[in-house]
Amino acid sequence: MSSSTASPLYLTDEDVKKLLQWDTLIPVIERALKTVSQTVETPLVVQPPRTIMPVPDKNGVLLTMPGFSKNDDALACKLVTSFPDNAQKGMASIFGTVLLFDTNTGKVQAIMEANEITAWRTAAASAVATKYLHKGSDILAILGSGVQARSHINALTHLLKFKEIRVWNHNQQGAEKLAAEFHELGKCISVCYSADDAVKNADVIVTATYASSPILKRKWIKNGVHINAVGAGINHHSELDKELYQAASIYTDTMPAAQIELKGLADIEVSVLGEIGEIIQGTKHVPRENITVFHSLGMAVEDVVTAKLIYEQYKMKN
Ligand SMILES: NC(=O)C1=CN([C@@H]2O[C@H](COP(=O)(O)OP(=O)(O)OC[C@H]3O[C@@H](n4cnc5c(N)ncnc54)[C@H](O)[C@@H]3O)[C@@H](O)[C@H]2O)C=CC1
Ligand SMILES: O=C(O)C1=NCCCC1
Repeated sequence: MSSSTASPLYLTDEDVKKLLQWDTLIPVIERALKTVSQTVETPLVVQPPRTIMPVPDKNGVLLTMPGFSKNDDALACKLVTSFPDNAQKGMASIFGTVLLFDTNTGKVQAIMEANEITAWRTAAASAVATKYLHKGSDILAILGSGVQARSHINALTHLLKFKEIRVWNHNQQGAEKLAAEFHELGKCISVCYSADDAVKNADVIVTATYASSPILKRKWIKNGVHINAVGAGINHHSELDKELYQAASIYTDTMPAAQIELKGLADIEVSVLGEIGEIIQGTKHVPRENITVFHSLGMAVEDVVTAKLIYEQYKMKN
């Protein structure tokens, strides 16, 4: 069959999982984060603001995330839904699909389930931010026990050798289940019965929940801690308290999106200082004693470069 009539490749989450590895993904995500922040005449990354469409009466949203990366010669679009009430049905809350296009013809090359892609690329971005912003690596605290909590433990422990890993979840069973899962893999994770206990003296904290009011407070944490704030409850800034926001140096993945999705921070007189790509480039620096927050919103280009990597890996192996 000629390539103009060939059907697109279809990869399930299981297929995707077999093709992803932290060693290859993290550098690809690091380059994407850095490139987003480069100011050059011809943009190396194109990613218009994503649409976030609330689904009437359903407590769910549908996001459309198109993007292009020149360095990777990759064009893709992710469609992703977030339905937090799925937890009550025993289902995942995020479902995504990525379409990867041929950059010369616009033809769809591959359709990929994107639940694993979303889990891995988000955690890889936090791992990169942590690499640049963490000061210690004795204690990792995870707030939340869902898909992102799991992938963040995997990515962060791939990067750093923590002495202690703690998990807290608003529903204790979730935390116990996650800890048991890692226990089976030979990784020791302690379950904490309060968020306060989980984050005491922690060096790196991840918040990955649907909390609509703060689950992490300034008064519980030490100076110099690095936080990856991943969750999007009622908005993207509902997990941390006002005092923490006001004390921290906050960086995000992409400023144009932050101006929209984090605009509520202006109400508490908090500004996002810049993009993690600027820290990677070395054009911005943070004093060591500062509390740092990587405010992860999630960017199309992360999906684009991950899908391209998966496609290349698939072609190499088949
Ligand atoms: N920044 C990014 O790029 C991405 C962010 N997300 C966000 O990360 C968060 C976690 O996503 P997943 O792990 O895929 O979801 P999940 O459904 O697998 O896990 C959600 C977690 O939040 C907890 N939770 C639910 N309601 C809560 C509440 N009211 N208070 C405190 N905890 C609550 C659940 O018990 C569970 O531990 C979500 O807010 C999601 O929108 C997801 C994907 C990408
Ligand atoms: O970037 C993503 O993908 C998502 N971000 C916010 C929540 C839904 C998925």
